[in-house]
Amino acid sequence: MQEVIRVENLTKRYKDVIAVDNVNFAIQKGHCFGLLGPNGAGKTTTIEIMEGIIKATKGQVFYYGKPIDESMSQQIGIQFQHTALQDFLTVKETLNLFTSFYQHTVSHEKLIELCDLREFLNRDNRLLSGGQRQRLLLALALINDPDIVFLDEPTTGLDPQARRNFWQLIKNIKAQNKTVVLTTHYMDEAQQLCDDVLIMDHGQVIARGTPRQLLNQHFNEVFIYLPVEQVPDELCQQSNWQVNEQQVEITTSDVEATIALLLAKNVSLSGLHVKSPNLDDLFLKLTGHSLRD
Ligand SMILES: Nc1ncnc2c1ncn2[C@@H]1O[C@H](COP(=O)(O)OP(=O)(O)OP(=O)(O)O)[C@@H](O)[C@H]1O
Repeated sequence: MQEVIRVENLTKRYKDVIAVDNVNFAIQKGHCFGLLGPNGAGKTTTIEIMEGIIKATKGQVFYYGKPIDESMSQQIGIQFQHTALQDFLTVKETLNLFTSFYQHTVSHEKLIELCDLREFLNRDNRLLSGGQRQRLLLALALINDPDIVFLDEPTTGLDPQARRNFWQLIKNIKAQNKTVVLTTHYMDEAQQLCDDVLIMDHGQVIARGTPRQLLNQHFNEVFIYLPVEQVPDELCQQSNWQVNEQQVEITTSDVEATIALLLAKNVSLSGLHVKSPNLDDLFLKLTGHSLRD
């Protein structure tokens, strides 16, 4: 597998804040690479250094083995924030405008198809819904046919249906053998899309691997949930039983033994459900606080 990007000893310091603290990783061609972490973890700073937008205090980024330089801007795709969209221009006119910025571009027809823009091509940018705007911004990031696309929190603020639609677009882009670098604080998004993830907190890498590897490495338990009113207090005293709002959460590596205990104590199993740990649970385990704190 070919390495597209290598980040070595990356550090970014702002006066009294170390936004990125000696971070190292590599990204393989065709992968969706997820930079995950809570607000202020250092994701945007890392991605902006990789895009060549800001300079590192220390360390280097290599693109196909060479240190990044200005020529890279013609070869990569960056999904900008919606403030990059000009008022009073239609979607079609916006595509024309951005096409003029690059030497090599893909056909609009292909972009319209890939990003599903046809139904609002003649609409003013100001009238687009959140999901439509993100689709247009994605098309603009692909206009120069980049082989690596950077998406910084692309689905923040979208409703669940628009998020899912956007995920499908990212899968379509990956199917074209493009590499996607994605920052997100939605762990379900990372689990759906990413081949490889790097979890950051306070500027440092706290975990790195495929979502499956990370979960296998850190958990051999599942969670069992039961409505709290069904469970006698004496059972809730055990260390791996926790009362959260209306539910009792039992962390166990032996589902059968736990169910047998519940049945032996005549606890009703109605409403019981079992959940495997996800990346949110991993983050909580690694840092002691949840992602949305
Ligand atoms: N220009 C700047 N000047 C000073 N401090 C900054 C600057 N940019 C970022 N920081 C600080 O660096 C740290 C990392 O910020 P960064 O935006 O990279 O985090 P993030 O993980 O992308 O967070 P979010 O999800 O909120 O965008 C934060 O403490 C932030 O306040």
